[in-house]
Amino acid sequence: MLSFVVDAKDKNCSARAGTIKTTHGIIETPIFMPVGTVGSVKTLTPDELYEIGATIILGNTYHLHLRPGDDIVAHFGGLHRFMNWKRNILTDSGGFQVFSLADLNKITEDGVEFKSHIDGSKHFFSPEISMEIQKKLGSDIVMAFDECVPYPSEKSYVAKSLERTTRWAKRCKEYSLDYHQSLFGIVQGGVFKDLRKISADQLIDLDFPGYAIGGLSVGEEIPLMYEIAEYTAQLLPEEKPRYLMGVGTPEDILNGISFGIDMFDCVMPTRNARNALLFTSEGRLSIKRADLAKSDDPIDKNCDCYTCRNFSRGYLRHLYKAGEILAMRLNTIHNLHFYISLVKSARNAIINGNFEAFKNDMLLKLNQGGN
Ligand SMILES: CO[C@@H]1O[C@H](CNc2nc3cc4c(=O)[nH]c(N)nc4cc3[nH]2)[C@H]2OC(C)(C)O[C@@H]12
Ligand SMILES: [Zn+2]
Repeated sequence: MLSFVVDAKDKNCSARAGTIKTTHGIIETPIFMPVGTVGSVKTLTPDELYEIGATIILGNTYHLHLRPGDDIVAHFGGLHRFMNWKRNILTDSGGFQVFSLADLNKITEDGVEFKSHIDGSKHFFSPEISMEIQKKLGSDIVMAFDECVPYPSEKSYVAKSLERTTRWAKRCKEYSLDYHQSLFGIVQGGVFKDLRKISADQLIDLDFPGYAIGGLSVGEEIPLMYEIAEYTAQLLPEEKPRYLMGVGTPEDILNGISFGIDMFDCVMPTRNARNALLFTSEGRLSIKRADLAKSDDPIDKNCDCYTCRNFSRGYLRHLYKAGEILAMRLNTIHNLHFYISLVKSARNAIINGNFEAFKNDMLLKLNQGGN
């Protein structure tokens, strides 16, 4: 079972610092969760993730069900044992992936028929099946099975879909999960504030230990994502964790924290690292730039990650150009360390009462081209 306390609140905005406790340890919020879709945060070992300070990672019901199969993971005693990860795991419910990756057959009240994006085999997910898979995976935080409506969608469809997502959330809650696990409801409602209010109120009535804001970071314009994320976050209980799914850039996360959001996940730091796009305290850096060939500087002189303490930009550029796997590993260590340090610094700023100044200073630095 999960507990959450708010440790400090900012006076000028909704930012707060909190502590989540589960049977796999403490999570200090605001937190960034590295994405480990199929049971691995791409290119890194668990020890490297501990070293950069990761306290919770993401796994995915859809992907692990298709490969290697949740029965195989259960055979090894669950995902923690299977991947030898001793801290927290949050698993997404498969809802989003079925709609974004699989060949969708049909959605009914009972659930969703789909074809695997790997081999075209037919599968069926229902709220109960998603809960059973996440129970077998043994994750600490389980997400309700929902429909993430695409953007843009007709308001009439979004309204009908959120009602079904609430009925699915109720079915998830009625399913008997392992007592180590906690189930989060996922607010839908597209980009319509009145529908977001309906969805949030219905899920609050079902009383979950935490709430996610779904249906965003699906192609909508950033200002619209901010408007809906901020509005929805304020609808959710102050004493429960709030998780904005799939977000985002460092700027998105700083703004999300100011809206009162506690948890974030995004493929960006890991995916960009593999494409030589690095985040630094002086803006973004493409490490493949020719002018870096003889640079003896670290990626970021203000960073104390393993990569920045040991390797030059010139060497990292060479590794990338040579197609060395080490390039992806060292870049990933840096980008994830950057994200995790950013939210840790945000937490400290909230506790010290200077989050607004911290945020504004970081937003300026993140967007300068000084590399
Ligand atoms: C910037 O990264 C791209 O954008 C997607 C992240 N955006 C996102 N929004 C989400 C919404 C939901 C939801 O409503 N419900 C459930 N259960 N899970 C969700 C997961 C989500 N992730 C990444 O997903 C792809 C791979 C399509 O591109 C990435
Ligand atoms: Zn670094």
